Amino acid sequence: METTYKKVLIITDTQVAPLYLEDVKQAFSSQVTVDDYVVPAGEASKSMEQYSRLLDACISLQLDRKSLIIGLGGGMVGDLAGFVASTYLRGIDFVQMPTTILAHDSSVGGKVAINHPQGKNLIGCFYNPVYVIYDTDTLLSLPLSEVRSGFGEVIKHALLSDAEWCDDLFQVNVSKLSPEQLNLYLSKGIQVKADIVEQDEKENGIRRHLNLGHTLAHALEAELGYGEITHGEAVALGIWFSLRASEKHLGASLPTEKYAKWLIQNNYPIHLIVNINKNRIIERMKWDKKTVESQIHYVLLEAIGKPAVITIEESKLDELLTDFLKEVSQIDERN
Ligand SMILES: O=C(O)C(=O)C[C@@H](O)[C@H](O)[C@H](O)COP(=O)(O)O
Repeated sequence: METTYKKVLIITDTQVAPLYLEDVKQAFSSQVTVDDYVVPAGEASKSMEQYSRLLDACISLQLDRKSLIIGLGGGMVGDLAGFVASTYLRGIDFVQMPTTILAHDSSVGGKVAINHPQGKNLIGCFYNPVYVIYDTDTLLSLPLSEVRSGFGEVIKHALLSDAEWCDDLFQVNVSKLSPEQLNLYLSKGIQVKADIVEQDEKENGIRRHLNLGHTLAHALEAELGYGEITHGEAVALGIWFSLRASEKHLGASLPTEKYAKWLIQNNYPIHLIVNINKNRIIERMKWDKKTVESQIHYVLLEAIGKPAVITIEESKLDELLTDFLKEVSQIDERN
């Protein structure tokens, strides 16, 4: 990379650092001072404490407005590093180097954030990286839970756009993906996301569709404890609920049974939601960023490729969630 940056801080995590940190450092000429900061892997690092330590590091390294921050890793690292870059000195340049499937989603569109115990991504902003460097060879080193996680967002992009693609994805065994298949799905997903973000960068309208499955997912992540379920696995479960809710609330005709079968065949952790406290989940859902004047706005599907943001009364949500959790626990018992 040709650059005028004199100082670079690479932010990465304990899982990614042993694999790729040295390679990235070696890519810079000796004219550039390159430092690194390694945070513990896992969503729990997207915290106020870690953010504050990173700002201390920026200050002690005397990064200035001509310095660069690189986020090397998955969605957690990208969100955290991006949020540091967006606020330090009111914003310095930032490059994302994603190493996960999930990051095909999180590195597009400029959302950066940290979590609050009350809810996911509650402290954040829109801040675009100057580059995204996505080397898909890094995906070959992913553990299966991360592949499942990334696929939660791939399926979301398919449901938002294309019934044929959904049918194709429902045949996929995530443990046996070829690099060609993966590259194809990622470029399709990036295209869906980029098309939406280009029309509505600041999420005043159709960008809210990209939150399909996320209202429940974010509540689950906060309720179970950040890192106890991967983001994309939570999204995959959240999508299941959105499909059922779309059928019951909108009368939509959707491939919910096929989807649920696919989740089970691919070992998505449905057991994690069997004994979840429904009332606390609903309380957490109210902290969703789509909530306006205490009204929960939910992304549902009228059909595949036809999302809509619908206001759902709390009593209705309670009913839908009760039925859904009953269905999940019956399926979990049978498996
Ligand atoms: O980019 C968006 O917009 C999305 O909603 C994509 C989500 O997949 C992504 O996880 C996003 O970070 C969640 O956004 P949030 O605003 O609900 O925190």
